[in-house]
Amino acid sequence: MAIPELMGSVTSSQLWSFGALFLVLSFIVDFASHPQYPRQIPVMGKGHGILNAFLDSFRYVTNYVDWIRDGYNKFGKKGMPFIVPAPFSRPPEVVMPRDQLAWLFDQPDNILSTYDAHNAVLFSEYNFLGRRLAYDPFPNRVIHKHLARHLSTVIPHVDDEIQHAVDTALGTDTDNWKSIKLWNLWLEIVPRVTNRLLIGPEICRNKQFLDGMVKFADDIVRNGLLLQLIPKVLHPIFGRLLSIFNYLHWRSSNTQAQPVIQKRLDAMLKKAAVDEEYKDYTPPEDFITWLIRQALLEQKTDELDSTVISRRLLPIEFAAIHTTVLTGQLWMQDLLTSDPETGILDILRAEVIANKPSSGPWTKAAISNLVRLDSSIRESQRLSNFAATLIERTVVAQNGLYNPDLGWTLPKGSFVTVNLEGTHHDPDLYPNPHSYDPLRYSRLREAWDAKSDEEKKRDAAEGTKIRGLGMVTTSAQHLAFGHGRHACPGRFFVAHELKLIMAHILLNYDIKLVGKVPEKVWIGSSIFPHLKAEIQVRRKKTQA
Ligand code: HEM
Repeated sequence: MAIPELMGSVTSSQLWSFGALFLVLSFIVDFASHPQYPRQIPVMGKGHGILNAFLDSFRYVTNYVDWIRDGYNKFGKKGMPFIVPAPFSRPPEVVMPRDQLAWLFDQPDNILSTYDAHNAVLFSEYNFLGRRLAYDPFPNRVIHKHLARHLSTVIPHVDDEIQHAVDTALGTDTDNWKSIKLWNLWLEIVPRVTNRLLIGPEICRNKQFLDGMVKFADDIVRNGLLLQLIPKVLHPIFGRLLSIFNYLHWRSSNTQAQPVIQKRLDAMLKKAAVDEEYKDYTPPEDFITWLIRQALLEQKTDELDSTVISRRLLPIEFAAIHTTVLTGQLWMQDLLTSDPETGILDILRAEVIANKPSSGPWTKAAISNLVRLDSSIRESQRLSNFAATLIERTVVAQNGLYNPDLGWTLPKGSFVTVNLEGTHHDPDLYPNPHSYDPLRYSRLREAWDAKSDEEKKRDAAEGTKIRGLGMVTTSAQHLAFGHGRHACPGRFFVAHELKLIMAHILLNYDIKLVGKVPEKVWIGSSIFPHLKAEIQVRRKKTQA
């Protein structure tokens, strides 16, 4: 029978039935391909079995954070891991207890892989436009190697960008209050400032470039949500279809970025080839330069291509933009909903005034004195975490991963994560864990600083603990930037960026919240940002 005739003989109800059968079979294949976890690890949700896993894969969207909280109290606090269900196309995750984190973060990448886990949860093969670049973590390595080292050089430029970005977003009207949604405010500032670090001043204010990059980051979030609900066998079709948007957004940005990247690449290659004309050329310190420098150093000739460089921006834009926007928004919300009696904004403003350089831009040293501002961010990251678990690892060792303390082996393909939500709100670790205490850490730091040298010498162990209370210090109790050797390498930049943004706002604007901040809404493991929370600002007639 010819195909048109064959199609004509199939009724629509038969088509629906085939479709449904295909879906069910695909889900069964997914379930069968998941690693089998040791039976003694308790499971949250409805429990073991394919039907329960199927139901829980839908409940994941609304119940994940409750499973994480309950599991922490029932098992995590007693030193036991537990399993949280995942959408059907992904294996469930094993949530490790705090006293196993040192063991966890000690595992080498060829046994417990960070990159493979990130690639799986981010569907990198589709979202980052092809397997080859997505599966080589070169840009992460470049950020690890170069960012912290060049911060002092970068900060004055970042400060310049922040002043411009904040003034553009908030305006200069000293008579009238301006209303602005908090989300929009941070989304106007952060991509610009981030791209001053990544690609420099020629392009970081270019609207088409920025729009493309922000939309690209949005595409990743949306595609991730959809793909994890679709059976794996269909990913090659849906992944490719969905990533058409990613491609278009990257292309739109790339048309703007190409001339800048090409010019930088040509100049750096000529300098490397000892071209007389370029002997005095010094490239600006930004991510594009670091990519080229590192590629030259490692003789990675395939990385010395302007299109490849432009694509290398993508994972870093994704890692940097929404994380910082969410952190900034939640921090500002926490500050503005604090009891006005505490006078927290005045306290922070006074600290900024006391430490602002009398002339010229902010320096790294001056920013390091803003311990109260630092504490207020760290406390917000503790209380108002935007993810219940933010760290993913997957077992890649053929023979699995043996845990000597607990006596079981996680098979290859297992997913492991840590309990950020439970840890950050544990009353045994943080008194009044559900209240925002912006000076929680700076009180301790300042009390320590006030001690005599003699006292400090006597209590050296306490000193080590206190020094670990700055916002960039990660620990098994504070996981906002992850922990261990894959902890966020961007955090050194973010710490300066957020402080400078707030310093500029506190010095130059009056600011108040409009109405109430809505309750947190969770979708799976992350919050859905409050798009409606609103503030009013008015430029001060003279700087504070
Ligand atoms: C407030 C903002 C940010 C937050 C909360 C944040 C959070 C995190 C976390 C939790 C991880 C570890 C994930 C894991 O272990 O599975 C991570 C990794 C990473 N972050 Fe950030 N991040 C932020 C901003 C940035 C920025 C601005 C950059 C770059 C300029 C950046 C670049 C990276 C990179 C490259 C990695 C991967 C590191 C590796 O795998 O070795 N992040 N981030």
